[in-house]
Amino acid sequence: MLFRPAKIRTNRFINEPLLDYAPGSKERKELEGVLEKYNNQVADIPIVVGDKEIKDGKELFQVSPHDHQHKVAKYRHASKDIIKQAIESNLKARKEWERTPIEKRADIFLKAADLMAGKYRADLLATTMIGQSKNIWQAEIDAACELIDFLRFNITFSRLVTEYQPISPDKGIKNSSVYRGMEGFWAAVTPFNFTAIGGHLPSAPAMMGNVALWKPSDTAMLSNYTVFKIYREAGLPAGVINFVPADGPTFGDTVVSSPDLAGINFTGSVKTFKHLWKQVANNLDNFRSYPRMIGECGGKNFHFIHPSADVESVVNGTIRGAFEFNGQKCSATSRMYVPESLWPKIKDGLLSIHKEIKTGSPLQKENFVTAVIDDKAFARIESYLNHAKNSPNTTILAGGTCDQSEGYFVQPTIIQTTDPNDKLMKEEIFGPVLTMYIYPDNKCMETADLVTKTSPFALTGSIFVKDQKAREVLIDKFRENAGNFYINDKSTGSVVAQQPFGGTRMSGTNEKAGGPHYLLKFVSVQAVKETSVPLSAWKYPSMEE
Ligand SMILES: NC(=O)c1ccc[n+]([C@@H]2O[C@H](COP(=O)([O-])OP(=O)(O)OC[C@H]3O[C@@H](n4cnc5c(N)ncnc54)[C@H](O)[C@@H]3O)[C@@H](O)[C@H]2O)c1
Ligand SMILES: N[C@@H](CCC=O)C(=O)O
Repeated sequence: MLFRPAKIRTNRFINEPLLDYAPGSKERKELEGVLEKYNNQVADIPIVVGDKEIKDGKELFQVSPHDHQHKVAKYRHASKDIIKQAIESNLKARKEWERTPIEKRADIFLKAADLMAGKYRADLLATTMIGQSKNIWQAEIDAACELIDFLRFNITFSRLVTEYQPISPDKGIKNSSVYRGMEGFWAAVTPFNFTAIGGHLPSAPAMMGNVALWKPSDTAMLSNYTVFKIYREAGLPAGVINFVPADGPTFGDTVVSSPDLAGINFTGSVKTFKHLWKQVANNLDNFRSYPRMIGECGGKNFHFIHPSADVESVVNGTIRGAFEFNGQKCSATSRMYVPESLWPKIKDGLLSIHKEIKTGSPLQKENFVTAVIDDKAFARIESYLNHAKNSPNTTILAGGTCDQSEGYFVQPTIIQTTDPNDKLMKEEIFGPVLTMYIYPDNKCMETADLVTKTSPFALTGSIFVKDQKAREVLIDKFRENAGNFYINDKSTGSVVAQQPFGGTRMSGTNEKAGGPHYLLKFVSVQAVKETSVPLSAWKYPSMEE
């Protein structure tokens, strides 16, 4: 039979509940034991091609961002030759995997999700805490709950996107759609900041019958390898996903020179995505099919405060939005527009919470802000702090210092600018730096217009407003400025299946990860028409005597 509808129940899942990790709780004790294990070892991470574990090449190290003398993991970069072997291995695995019924593929990822929710939850948290410097709560949201949700809800979504069958109004003709994986292989290029995104980018195409090369980020190696091993333990056949740590440009150059590239599933910076897209465009004549490009990139996310806003929501939402995970979220709040009338109260609120925020190791429960990912991120953020210190238009209201003697620590920083077009209001900083512009209340709508034109991004944005008429006007004004738009809530914290995620303009191709439409990108539909009555005439009725 050409088409057999998938027998997957929809709506059977709920979002994975967060555990509390209260001191003395069962999960806290287990996590502490696992943290100790990883703190006392340097994991040795291989390149995995099919069933082969490869440890060739120069040894490189992932370090703890909050303690950069602490080596967390040893790994090597795959050479061009090994990347080519990985592509061959993908292509060898493809035929059988693509023809495996979708329920069977789904069962493997469901098992992986269950292993993540139970047996390996503490491992996922510990490797994300030590390797990427997330505190317990942030690691629980990312490495456990979000990844588990991606895997489980993609099962539901795979059913939704493959259930349409065409109509067959003519007797003797059966029309059907066959939902195929794509020819060739996908390259999944993943960022450091979410373990969940690392695990999602290769698994989503695989769920839909594709094969993928997973190039993890050097600074998320340990957590990402932990995820990969869980996929294999759950029954993912060798070669369906190959784990290929590599130098970015070497990886990019090698995959785009293969005629079998089916697509690139990328999350990371605009610069890298544009580079990859240009490389694909330059190689168009060499590909068997047109590679599909998915890019989820950066943002310059705003909080726009209307004079009718609830000040407490603004203050709490902004602290969370700007400083959770040190502003290293694509959705982090990094520019804010406040009316003069509310500024004294909002300023007091922000500055008094700022005094309470502690910065330090993610392993100590009191620390809300931890270390930024590496020396390059530290230098980039420091250069923005220096700009704020030296510019006549800006005043640092809180924070503004940084120190990399032990770990890459940047104090959460609040800046006020009198120039709404200052680079602090335009460029992605990807650190704990929030800049605000105070506007006269009678220039509210003009200021909103300015927000829409200030930056090339359109990822997330929030309005805080109680006045209903103003609410409608602002919703309309910001229609094109945020792929994820919030009303009276912070600009971060999207949840799988609740707020499918992605931005437009330079923020990305907006495929909406965590929603059903995302999976369509990995499907190549074959339309089949089968006729069961003999074809008895060639003339049109109009030609008959
Ligand atoms: N929109 C979203 O959903 C989303 C989510 C998370 C992060 N981000 C964005 O990601 C960025 C931070 O992540 P990052 O610092 O890891 O980004 P990055 O662009 O530096 O790296 C992303 C990945 O690309 C690889 N890479 C670098 N050069 C390459 C090349 N020439 N060819 C192939 N691969 C190459 C890196 O090794 C890494 O694995 C921020 O801009 C952030 O906003 C976006
Ligand atoms: N899902 C995340 C964004 C991921 C980007 O880094 C959020 O909405 O906070």
